[in-house]
Amino acid sequence: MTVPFINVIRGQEIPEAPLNVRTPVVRIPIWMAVAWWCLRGLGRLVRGYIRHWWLTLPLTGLGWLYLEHGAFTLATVVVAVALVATVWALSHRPSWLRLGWWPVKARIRLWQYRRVWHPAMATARLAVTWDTHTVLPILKKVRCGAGIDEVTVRIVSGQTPDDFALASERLAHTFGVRQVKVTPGRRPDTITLTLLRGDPLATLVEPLPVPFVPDFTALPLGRREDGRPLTLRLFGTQILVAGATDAGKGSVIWSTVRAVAGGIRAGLVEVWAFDPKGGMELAIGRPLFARFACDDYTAMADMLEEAVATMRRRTGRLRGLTRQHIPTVDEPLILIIVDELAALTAYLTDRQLKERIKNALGVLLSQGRAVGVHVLACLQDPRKEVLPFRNLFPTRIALRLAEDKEVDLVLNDGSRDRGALCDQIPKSLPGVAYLLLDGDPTPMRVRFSYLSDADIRAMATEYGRLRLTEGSAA
Ligand SMILES: Nc1ncnc2c1ncn2[C@@H]1O[C@H](COP(=O)(O)OP(=O)(O)OP(=O)(O)O)[C@@H](O)[C@H]1O
Repeated sequence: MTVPFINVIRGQEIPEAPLNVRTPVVRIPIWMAVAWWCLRGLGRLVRGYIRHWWLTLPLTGLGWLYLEHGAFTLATVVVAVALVATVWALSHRPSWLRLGWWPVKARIRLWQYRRVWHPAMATARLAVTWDTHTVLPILKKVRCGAGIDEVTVRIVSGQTPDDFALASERLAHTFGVRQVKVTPGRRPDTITLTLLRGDPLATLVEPLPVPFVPDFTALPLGRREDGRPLTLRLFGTQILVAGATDAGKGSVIWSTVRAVAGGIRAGLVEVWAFDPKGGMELAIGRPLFARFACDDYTAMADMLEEAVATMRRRTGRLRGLTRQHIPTVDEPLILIIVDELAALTAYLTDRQLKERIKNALGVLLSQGRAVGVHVLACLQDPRKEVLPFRNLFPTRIALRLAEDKEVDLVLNDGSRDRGALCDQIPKSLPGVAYLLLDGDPTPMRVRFSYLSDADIRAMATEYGRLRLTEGSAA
């Protein structure tokens, strides 16, 4: 049923303007209106001048130079500044970027984002309408880095960082960037939008410098997608690496060995290497390893049980004294590297041997990290039946995977929805992976540094405790 807007009585004429509203008119002289417009315009100019001081002050300086000293002096100063900037950029690029170029770029970007901020927030449905008001999140600050912009935003009351995370794809398209990541800001009412423009992971990551004494809370392993160095904490953790064939599991192993190589030479670190695929991956770095097994599964079970015995001795000694073992030459950190975990826990046909290995691994993974016995295990097939130990690995790294379902099996449940697209990593980017850093639920895309066979040989010669004599370890 339709209800008439007003009660219409047949035959009655409705006046065209039933309510006659008239705005009161106040007459002011024209000079007063012109003065008001001028004052307002001047106020805006001053505000703009102060707000964009980074542009207006240099322009004022240049203008003053031109007026006081003429065009020649102005050109000389401009050329001199350009020359100094070029020399600085060429001689020390990092400081030039940090102190010179990125702050200038951040100013320009802040201005660019401000221009489109209102429509961007409205179309991404991040503008909050309450009563008759519409309130926008406030764009506070922009910081630029290599291929990224970090935008600090004050959110509106009632909004959460998750509201922005849900709109991140819309924001990426709106701002014309590859991806937008959302993290909580320093204050509870702010968030940081990281806008990823280029891809710093598209190029190979060269081997990183070897720390003289490794910092086991931040081992340098590669590069993050925000252009920062990728560092990983080894203390207090066990590491699982999953990746399809040729995904680059080797680069995770060798980056880690390189990061602790200084400790190997000093005797603070012992690497025990297990290469069940016949030594194809790890044998090349043999002098770096205190223990090495590649064919003999009985020897592998013995080695793991020996690690358990060492672990138990340390636990007995350290109980009540400390909660974290500090590596020394007498009691080094033991890093057990397994190139293919499934070969030990799933594919092995000798059931008795398999049980021994599984039991020893279970004990090491659950109790070893506090007493300096750590495991870095690689896996090709992350299906559940192959991976009974997943939850014993606090740090999990997912390289390229064959199927989308495998992502949540390796990382936490829901990781793929939060952006860990491991199944979409192209084959042309080996060594690219996703991992969860420092308890942040948003997966970080990273690339591990790549060591060629020559790099590994050189590292083994320089840092290995076993010296190579005519090709074999002595
Ligand atoms: N971080 C990296 N950067 C660039 N190239 C890499 C990187 N890691 C590996 N590669 C290239 O990819 C190839 C395969 O790498 P790798 O052998 O480490 O893979 P994998 O996952 O161990 O494979 P598999 O499961 O067969 O042992 C290497 O030959 C190397 O050329």
